[in-house]
Amino acid sequence: MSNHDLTCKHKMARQNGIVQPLLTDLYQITMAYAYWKSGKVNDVAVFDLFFRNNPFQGEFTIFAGLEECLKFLQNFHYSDSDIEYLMQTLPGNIEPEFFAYLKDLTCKDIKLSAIEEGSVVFPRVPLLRVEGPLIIAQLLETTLLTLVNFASLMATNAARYRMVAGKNVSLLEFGLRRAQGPDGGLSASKYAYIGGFDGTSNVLAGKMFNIPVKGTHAHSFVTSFSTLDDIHSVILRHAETQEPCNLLDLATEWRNRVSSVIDISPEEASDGELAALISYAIAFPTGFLALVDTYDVKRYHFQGLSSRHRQHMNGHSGYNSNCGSNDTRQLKSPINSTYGYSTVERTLRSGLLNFCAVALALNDCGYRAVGIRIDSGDLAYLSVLARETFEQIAEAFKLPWFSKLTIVASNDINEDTILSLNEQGHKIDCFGIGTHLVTCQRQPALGCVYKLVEINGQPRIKLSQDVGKVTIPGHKEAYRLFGADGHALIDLLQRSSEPAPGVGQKVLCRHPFQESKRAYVIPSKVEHLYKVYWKDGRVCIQPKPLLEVRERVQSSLRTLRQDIKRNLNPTPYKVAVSDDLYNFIHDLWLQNAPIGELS
Ligand SMILES: Nc1ncnc2c1ncn2[C@@H]1O[C@H](COP(=O)(O)OP(=O)(O)OP(=O)(O)O)[C@@H](O)[C@H]1O
Ligand SMILES: O=P(O)(O)OC[C@H]1O[C@H](OP(=O)(O)OP(=O)(O)O)[C@H](O)[C@@H]1O
Ligand SMILES: O=C(O)c1cccnc1
Ligand SMILES: [Mg+2]
Repeated sequence: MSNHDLTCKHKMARQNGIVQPLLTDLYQITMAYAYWKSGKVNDVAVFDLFFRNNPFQGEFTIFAGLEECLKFLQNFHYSDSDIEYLMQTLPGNIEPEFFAYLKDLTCKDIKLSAIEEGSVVFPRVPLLRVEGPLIIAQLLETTLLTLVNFASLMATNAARYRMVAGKNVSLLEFGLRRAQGPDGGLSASKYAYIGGFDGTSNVLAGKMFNIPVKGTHAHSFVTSFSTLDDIHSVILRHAETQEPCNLLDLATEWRNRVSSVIDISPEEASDGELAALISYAIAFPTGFLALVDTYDVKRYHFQGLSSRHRQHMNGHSGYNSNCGSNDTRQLKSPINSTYGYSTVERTLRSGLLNFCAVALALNDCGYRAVGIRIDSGDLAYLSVLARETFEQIAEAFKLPWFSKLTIVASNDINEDTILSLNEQGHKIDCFGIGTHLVTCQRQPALGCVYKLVEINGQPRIKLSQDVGKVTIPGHKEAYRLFGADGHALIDLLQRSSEPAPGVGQKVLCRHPFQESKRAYVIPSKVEHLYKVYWKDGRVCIQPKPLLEVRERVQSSLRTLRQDIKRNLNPTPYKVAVSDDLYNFIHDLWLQNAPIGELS
């Protein structure tokens, strides 16, 4: 095998085993038989795959899933057991020759044109154009839709999180446990990465798609330790000298020293937590990132105070209130109730005290700790508190790097939470995001459809009471026209027989259904959106590695004006048809709409 083959093989790496021809709706196969019975074996069709509305109340979508579509076409083949199953399942009158026909089917006569994966795309502009034998193109419908719909929705969701988080914050996908089953979880990890996440906690996704795998540890790890006696071994060898260091002794000594700096007594900090953090640090001296919010009021000192804790939080830190946690006056003098510090703060201070003690002990052994994760409470306020603590220690012990320790935040985070945290001011370096991201809780489906637009050279239009659902007929091309400032201005659909629009040439762009909406555009750049990815039974353009698709998402988003991308009331991007296509649609529409009779 040549190097080239090896590279291609690598790029078209494994596909989830459940993606196969029977991963479809029954009606595709029953239609295939009815087409076959009615002599349509040699009919040639064109289908468009497109969506009608952008998700998440936004005005853009990211196209993803193309690589998986290509793998599907490449592997399309009914196995013996598939045929056997269909013989048992379909009605008994199906002619055996149909099964023989199915058995030999491949996608060698299919041509697939597509927009580049990772591009920003818009309603009505087909993402895929599938041409070839009607029966085969029909059999591909459901699987192509399931491969594109969730992929594009997820990539869009992730890209939106990246936009609100900004480029200087890390984003980790933590969603597998909350995802829509194993396949939903796996796809979510892949497309969250494409959309701009930096890594995933999903190990299989890491292995299959070469995505960086990252993570911290869970509360169970901390709660599995009760006392200092639970530490199995206290010895860590110094990173350089290899001298044995007693991490427990060092951490205990540091805990006393740190406690005077951050004004919390070692007695208030949990020994079980210290034991857990020491044990974790010994296991991962170069990757010590610790969860610091385990011993909360409910499990530790102050049984039953959680509603009060919430009141304290609301009172001084700002979620559910307008009082942002960047109000340093309040941060420096936290609530002084009968209990002293607010309970959440006390929680964090126990964890922080223990974390700092272990981090400083590690430093004595030649290692630098990585940071902390906060998974409850007011994330803005607590991150500021943690950063202040790190800065105090950095100064007290002359360790400047300590002020730069990483602060990871998790706990039911969504786009709005990040926007709100930004407004309040926070010191979070990394968000770990699960549920809202991977389930696309804000909008769980994109609604891509697959419509027949031409059969044997004849255009097809599907009419609907709802104008927005009328399909744009015929074999078409799509162009993106750029304005003088370099931004994308409009997407233009034309009949394939028309000449492509030219740079510097005036083009009439029309709304597909509203006659009065039209504009002239003189593009400074024209991008033909379709390339042929599959033809003659082979992949014509190798899909790019995930990292490049991920970069493509960002570069494609940069071509959009800011007002189209903004979160609140974004401006719609325009999608138009040429004058020729406009007339073609409307002539066909009239031909297909019978004239009624009034009586
Ligand atoms: N500063 C903040 N601004 C806006 N939202 C926040 C802020 N801090 C945290 N949140 C969000 O508020 C919600 C708090 O969740 P919840 O009410 O379950 O609190 P919790 O701290 O997890 O409590 P518990 O530990 O009792 O489960 C989460 O969705 C979290 O992302
Ligand atoms: O909140 P999400 O956005 O869905 O992110 C994933 C959540 O999964 C973990 O919680 P879980 O309670 O399952 O385990 P833990 O003990 O590690 O917190 C993690 O701590 C996050 O809170
Ligand atoms: O590594 C983590 O911190 C993690 C992983 C999955 C879910 N929640 C957290
Ligand atoms: Mg959690």
